[in-house]
Amino acid sequence: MALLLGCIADDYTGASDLANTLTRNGLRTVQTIGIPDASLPLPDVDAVVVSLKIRSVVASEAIAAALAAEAWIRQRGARHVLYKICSTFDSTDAGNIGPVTEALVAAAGSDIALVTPAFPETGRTVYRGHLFVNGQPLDESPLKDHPLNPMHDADLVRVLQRQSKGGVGLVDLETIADGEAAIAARLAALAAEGNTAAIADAVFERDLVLLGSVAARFSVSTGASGLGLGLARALRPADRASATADALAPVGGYAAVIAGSCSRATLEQIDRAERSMPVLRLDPEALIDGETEIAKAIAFADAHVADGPLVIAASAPPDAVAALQARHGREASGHAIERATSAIAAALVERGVRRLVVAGGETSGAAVDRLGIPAFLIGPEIAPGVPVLQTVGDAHGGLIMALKSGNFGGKDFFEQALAAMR
Ligand SMILES: Nc1ncnc2c1ncn2[C@@H]1O[C@H](COP(=O)(O)OP(=O)(O)OP(=O)(O)O)[C@@H](O)[C@H]1O
Ligand SMILES: O=C(O)[C@@H](O)C(=O)CO
Repeated sequence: MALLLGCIADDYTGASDLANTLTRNGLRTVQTIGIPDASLPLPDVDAVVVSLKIRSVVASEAIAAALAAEAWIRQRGARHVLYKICSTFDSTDAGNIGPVTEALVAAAGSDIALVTPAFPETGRTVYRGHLFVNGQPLDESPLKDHPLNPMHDADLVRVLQRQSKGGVGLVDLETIADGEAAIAARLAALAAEGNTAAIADAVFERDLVLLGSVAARFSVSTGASGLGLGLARALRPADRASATADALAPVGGYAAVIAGSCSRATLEQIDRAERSMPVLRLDPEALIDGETEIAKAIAFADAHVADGPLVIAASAPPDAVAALQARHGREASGHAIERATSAIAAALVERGVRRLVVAGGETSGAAVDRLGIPAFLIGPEIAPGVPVLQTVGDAHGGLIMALKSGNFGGKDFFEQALAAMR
């Protein structure tokens, strides 16, 4: 069957967040890691989320990967492609939200894309083009200290303009309140003025429902799960007003959490987990230096994993992250730690871990690649934006995983996730 919606996600946790939203809003969805091999047995679905790892790579590489995914998706009949970005607009002046959006718009022969990272369920709202995270302007929120993409400007029209060749306009909340025809007219006017993107305000779910209906008439849009909700409502078959994810077959085995996110939410979750399970806090400097710290993590797992879930974390607070980056460079330290956390994830699976939570987008991407997982089925939601996942076609006999975006989940997220993963 032709796809009703094709999505390209700029990281793997964001992809599972979107796949969760699409599933809960009536589209049967599968998450693939990259463009799937033709031999991979995928279920019959309405939507595919192709997960890429292009949030923090050079723009030309991100564009090439996104265009390849777009071509694959269009061959499967999808008339609309959603480029899934982070609800906190993680990017730099070099990209990649602007360059990828413009490349997708051009590839589709379209003229403009509606862009909104709003996701009210997780506290992300956009008003007058300014992004608020749990009520705080983006540049005053914990995202100002993000290890890879520190966000210092809440005005998304300005942020996206710095990354774009064409103009960037605004569809404001008043226009959205006037309904679909007003939104469509505003987009047409912005396109006629030479804009290639339009940031759309959205504060409530109803705004995203209207935006989704209008966006679905175009070939490409860019946004977070909130826009996914709007598109799913617009595109789902009439008899599927709501849907719940399928229950996933239990896998048993040991359980563990690997954390590489340094977000405030993840740091609080690690603190909280200390009350109920063994937690190893790795020494980031030693992780960069070599194998000894990885061996320490594996010895820790050997000592505890048979007794119940455990947590292994590289995560550190902003001052410690800044100090490490000053010594080793931002990208070099991030990548070295991702290599280490993914090696630890692989060692845990070799030791019989079958239920694995990974916290952090880049951290999850590195771990999923290292484990060679080609795709995920979407299970029940653990917390907004985080579903239980079941691997498809991997060499480990099937794993149950959760890929937690750094900022998602309440303080007891790890306990909650492990209870939901059987
Ligand atoms: N102690 C540390 N010092 C410096 N960098 C670290 C440390 N621990 C982890 N990192 C790096 O910080 C980055 C965290 O990014 P990641 O995407 O995993 O988390 P996040 O940004 O909080 O999550 P998301 O992208 O889902 O919002 C990774 O590159 C990770 O390797
Ligand atoms: O949209 C979000 O906030 C998440 O899905 C994500 O992409 C964080 O990496």
